[in-house]
Amino acid sequence: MDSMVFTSSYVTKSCFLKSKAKGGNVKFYVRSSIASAPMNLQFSEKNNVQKSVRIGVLGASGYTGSEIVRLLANHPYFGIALMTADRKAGQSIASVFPHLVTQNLPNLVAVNDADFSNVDAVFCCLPHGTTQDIIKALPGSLKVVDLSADFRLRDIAEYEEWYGQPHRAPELQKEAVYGLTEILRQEIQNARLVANPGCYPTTIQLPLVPLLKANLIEYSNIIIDAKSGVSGAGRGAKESNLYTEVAEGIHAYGVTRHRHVPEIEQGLSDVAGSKVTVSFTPHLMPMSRGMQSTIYVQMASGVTVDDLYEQLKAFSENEEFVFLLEKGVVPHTRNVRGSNYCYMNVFPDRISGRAIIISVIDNLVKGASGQAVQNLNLMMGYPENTGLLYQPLFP
Ligand SMILES: NC(=O)C1=CN([C@@H]2O[C@H](COP(=O)(O)OP(=O)(O)OC[C@H]3O[C@@H](n4cnc5c(N)ncnc54)[C@H](OP(=O)(O)O)[C@@H]3O)[C@@H](O)[C@H]2O)C=CC1
Ligand SMILES: CC(=O)N[C@@H](CCC(=O)OP(=O)(O)O)C(=O)O
Repeated sequence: MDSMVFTSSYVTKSCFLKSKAKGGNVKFYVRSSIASAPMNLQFSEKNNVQKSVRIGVLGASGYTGSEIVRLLANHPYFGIALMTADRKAGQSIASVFPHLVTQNLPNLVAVNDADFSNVDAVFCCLPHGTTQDIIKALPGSLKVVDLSADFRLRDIAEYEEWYGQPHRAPELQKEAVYGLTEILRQEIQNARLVANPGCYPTTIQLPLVPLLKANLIEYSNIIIDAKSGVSGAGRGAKESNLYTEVAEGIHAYGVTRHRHVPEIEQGLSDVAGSKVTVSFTPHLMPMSRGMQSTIYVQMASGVTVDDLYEQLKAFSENEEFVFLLEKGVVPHTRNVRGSNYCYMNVFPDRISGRAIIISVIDNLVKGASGQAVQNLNLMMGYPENTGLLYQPLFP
């Protein structure tokens, strides 16, 4: 096979563990078609970087789009060839986001004026609803990671009920693969269209799926108290996101009717083998980034908190981006800020038979753009951690 060997900089947590288990060295290979893709797409005069996969970022003037741009600055293969905006079309990205001035990037264009002939893959960072029509009109040869909720729910009627609008691309929905990387890795590798998960569903499914799979917790008694930074609501101006509405206080929203409920229940039901119904209440916190889910579960008969801990340990040891903290250590959102990591832990509840799980991510990275890059890495045949080994920013 015409292949490429990745050297020590890619040998990190999971491959180190796998290598140790096998007692051997680790080599990663990429598909020859990718290794020989056209070069010279994003070219920086300052650091002389040339990249081989041509990326379009649709919605680059928003929070998740600009986060993709930030992350790709250190990606060795994904170079940005196209960036779109709506109100900000025609502007330079550095005028919209001065923190991105360091990169040599094309100007923002309207989607309708975009030329996709020089693009291999797109990240679609657009509002729900808008996305369906735009993805439908893209050339079928493009790989797509969609960060919106438009293709996450398999049941179209459920989408229409929770999102309050007709689905205009049900045929594409059938093709879409749900992009919770750690759980659906094989399917994602072979996908053309990936529906990146919502941020709350990511924090919730990462600990619960391995526990439900192992029948360690009851599927009928799950209570989730979740908290998000304000960037989760996007950059668009809304009265409810004004400083005066979010500073110096917290509040719940979407009580009993948040649109992530069906997404969470779909993922958990798939592994539980029965219809899971959850109590889920999100809260808005006076912080820009970060997300925490505190999850109360009933353990199966005879199961202890140590059993849950061991199961999560086994799961996380094989995962690059999931860490179970030492027993008793409480995960904080500020521990994962700016990184693609999910940190979690499990604690005994004072009520016998119950346990409390705490899971944290950066909503813009593992909850959105980082997970999207992780998925496209797999779809393009690269190691899943490529360009994503940013360490958390603390304090
Ligand atoms: N923020 C988060 O933490 C997460 C968000 N998501 C999802 O990702 C998607 C993007 O979110 P986010 O980046 O926060 O949103 P923003 O509101 O910050 O950005 C939206 C982007 O879409 C563009 N846009 C808006 N309307 C249109 C339109 N009609 N046609 C073409 N482009 C349009 C905007 O352009 P302009 O600014 O120029 O008008 C902007 O670039 C959403 O579906 C969101 O739900 C998913 C996970 C987490
Ligand atoms: C704070 C805030 O408003 N958060 C958003 C969730 C953002 C997210 O991850 O989800 P989507 O991709 O489904 O938009 C909300 O509650 O709707």
